[in-house]
Amino acid sequence: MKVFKTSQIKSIDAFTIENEPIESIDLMERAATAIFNWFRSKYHKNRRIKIFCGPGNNGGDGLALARLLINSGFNAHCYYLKADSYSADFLTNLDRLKELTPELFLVKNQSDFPEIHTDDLVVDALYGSGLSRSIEGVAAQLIEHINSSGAKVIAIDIPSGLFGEANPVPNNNPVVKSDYCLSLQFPKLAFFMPENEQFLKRWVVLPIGLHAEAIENTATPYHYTTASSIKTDFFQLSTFAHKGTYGHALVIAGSNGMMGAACLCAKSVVRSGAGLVTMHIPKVGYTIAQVNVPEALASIDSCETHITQFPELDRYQAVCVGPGIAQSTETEQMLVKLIKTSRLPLVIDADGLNLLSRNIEVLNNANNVLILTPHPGEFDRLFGKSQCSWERLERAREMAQKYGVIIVLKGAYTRVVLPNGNVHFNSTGNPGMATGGSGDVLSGIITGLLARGLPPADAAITGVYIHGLAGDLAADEFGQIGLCASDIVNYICKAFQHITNNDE
Ligand SMILES: NC(=O)C1=CN([C@@H]2O[C@H](COP(=O)(O)OP(=O)(O)OC[C@H]3O[C@@H](n4cnc5c(N)ncnc54)[C@H](OP(=O)(O)O)[C@@H]3O)[C@@H](O)[C@H]2O)[C@H](O)CC1
Ligand SMILES: [K+]
Repeated sequence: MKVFKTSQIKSIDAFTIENEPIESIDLMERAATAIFNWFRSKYHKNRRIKIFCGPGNNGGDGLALARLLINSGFNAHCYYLKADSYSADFLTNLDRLKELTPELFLVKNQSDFPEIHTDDLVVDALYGSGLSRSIEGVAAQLIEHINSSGAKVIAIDIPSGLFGEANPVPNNNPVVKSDYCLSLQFPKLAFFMPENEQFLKRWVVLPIGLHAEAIENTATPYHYTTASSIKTDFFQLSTFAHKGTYGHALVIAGSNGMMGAACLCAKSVVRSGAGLVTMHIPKVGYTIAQVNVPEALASIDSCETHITQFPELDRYQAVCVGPGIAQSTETEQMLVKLIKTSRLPLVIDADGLNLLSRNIEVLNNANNVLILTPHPGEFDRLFGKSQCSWERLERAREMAQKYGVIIVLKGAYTRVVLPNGNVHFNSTGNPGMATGGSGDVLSGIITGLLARGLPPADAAITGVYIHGLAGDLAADEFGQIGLCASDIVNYICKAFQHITNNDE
């Protein structure tokens, strides 16, 4: 799914009105109906609902919703801000609502604020994508009143006060803290930034039928990976497959005391359907690897405790380097040589990234697409400190283009940033996956997909999706608290089954 800036959504909106064609007031009615249907499916009619409307079309959505709710017997009351001017569709909906109910309140100052009970439902329709500056005055006081009420808050389109893209960090502006945000047609980029979690606990996208041609023709670097984005044809297995059909991956991983990372990574390669996997490990890891990953072949380094060399690369289709390799100088030299020599797709993770940060310019000597899988701390070590996640994302886009690499920036909504500057936010995964070893599993999955022959960009996007889905399926079984990396490994197969079954 494409994700647009709010200015682009406005243009898509205008194109829809002109070319569907549909009157703008009818498009608003469509949005309000989608919101109403969501309410109807979730809440009982007895629930007291207080709807707060601003002067623009976001407020217009709120007025139209109030009419639909009241018409269906819901206990809804509407409050609207005094303003110098109102949008045309706001005024039309104000008239329509006035015909239905006298219970419509103008809010001029604080004394007009209604009491909000903790069991009320509050609808925030103050400001939407037309927010042009920080909110002040009575509207700011109203936001404070809503936020301190303890009631459940449902924001229409975007929590009022939050900008669609970049926001100040820390954000000391008045912003509604919502429990749900009902986002029209597309998520907003701000939803993917961890700093904004306090303003929207959950969000859902409600389609409102904006014009497909406008969506298709409006360029954006931002995308959201959902089940329908995953290309599943690739995963149909051949009846005549043998272990050579689905590639051979090399995992260069482990050191004294960190063989677990190597094993989790190699196991995940196996679980991702690669035909063969070889683990290149220091001598100390030989028995550990053979016992824990019996499916893997072993290539033993001449060094007892850490990795100093890598084997001939001719037999492999993909390489992963980094999990548990520690940070000795010899390992660093091995990594630099590997990047300069290898013509294979190469995944670099964990300590591999820390070693790379001391040799960043070697990226200019790479012969094939590299996939780097940093968490924000590793990313900052590689490419410099960012003040906030929006800045970090834009820097990742810049660096991916500069060095021609794929950057998998890990966290909630893991971002896969491609060498052309495109970003794919991931939709799967849960906080239970923030646990040691989870990253080793991810690098293993991506490596497995590369070995099977998936092109690097698809391997990164699909690998991140599968990793999150395996974590979600594991959490369905065990819960999120205490989830461990091995649980994720054990659900990789199920995750593949899930995406391929969806296609039938
Ligand atoms: N395409 C869609 O998805 C649809 C969206 N709809 C809804 O429309 C809003 C966007 O409506 P818009 O009228 O453009 O914008 P707002 O409702 O957010 O508000 C604009 C008015 O508010 C004033 N404003 C802006 N910021 C502030 C502020 N900080 N303090 C006070 N006033 C402010 C602004 O005044 P300006 O001086 O900036 O011009 C406007 O008067 C979208 O979010 C959806 O909810 C449609 O209903 C359906 C299609
Ligand atoms: K809003």
